[in-house]
Amino acid sequence: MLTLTGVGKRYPTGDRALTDIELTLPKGQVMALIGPSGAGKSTLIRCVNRLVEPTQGSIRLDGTELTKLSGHKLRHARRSMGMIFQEYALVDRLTVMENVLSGQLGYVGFWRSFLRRYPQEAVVEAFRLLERVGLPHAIDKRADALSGGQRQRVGIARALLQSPKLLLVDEPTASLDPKTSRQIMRLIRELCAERELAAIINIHDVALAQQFADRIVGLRAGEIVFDGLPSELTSEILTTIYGEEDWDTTPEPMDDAVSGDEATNTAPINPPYARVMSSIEAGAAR
Ligand SMILES: Nc1ncnc2c1ncn2[C@@H]1O[C@H](COP(=O)(O)OP(=O)(O)OP(=O)(O)O)[C@@H](O)[C@H]1O
Repeated sequence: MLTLTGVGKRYPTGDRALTDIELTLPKGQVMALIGPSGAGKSTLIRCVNRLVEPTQGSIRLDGTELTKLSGHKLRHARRSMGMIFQEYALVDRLTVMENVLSGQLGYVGFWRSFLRRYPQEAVVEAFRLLERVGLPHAIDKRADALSGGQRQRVGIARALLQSPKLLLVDEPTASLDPKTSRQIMRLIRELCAERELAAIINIHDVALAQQFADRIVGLRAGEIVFDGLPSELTSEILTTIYGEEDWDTTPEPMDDAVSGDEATNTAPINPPYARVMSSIEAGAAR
């Protein structure tokens, strides 16, 4: 469905962000893209929808070479790629429904969307999507009256309104608490299964990636250093991706740790590496 061949990106500053990326993503597959800061995850996602211009290689979506498109054809191709952002990218002063309908911007003309005259079928579909993402009672609320998790649900509904073939998801849970993060990842996964949508999810939380993705790709310094199943992600592979670290260690309580309620409040919560390893050991439970 999506095929990247020899994709490279060098920014005008001289920074080489991607080198010789080879990837094929079949219909319906949820792929998590992990790697340290600066590894090139956002650049890769943005090369696919051409928010960033790749400097080398080919990107084909259902047979269409995306790197060669411009103008109307590029806008048309972008409709088949829904984007979900870390900071939701909603318009605060607009309602939930209006934000979702803005997913139609690539379809309806500028004046029609400016005057907010959306086709009836788009409104009906937006209702249906808001119901599906769990927000049927919030359609008239302003976006700035929503919690982070609710805002992300609106972002997901907006991306789906354009009936994409592919979801490009950039750090969808970065600002969310652990439970809401799981709910959002589960929702994305379910929607991909229901609609046979492929997804590339750029995510820092390895445990979440492991639990909710079909496949994990690890980037390091712009190169793919791991491409496999969540269950294949061992501590050696984590070291290859992120560098040396004792992935099995759970931090000891500090020497001056206090007891009782105070201790509950100050003890380290869910050390990330321990969580990664415990979820690896537990298998990819969904
Ligand atoms: N607009 C830009 N101009 C110049 N260099 C850039 C630009 N955007 C990113 N880079 C560089 O490209 C490399 C990859 O950056 P990118 O943001 O894609 O990494 P990332 O893996 O998404 O990082 P993070 O997890 O911190 O978001 C880095 O070296 C970064 O400094």
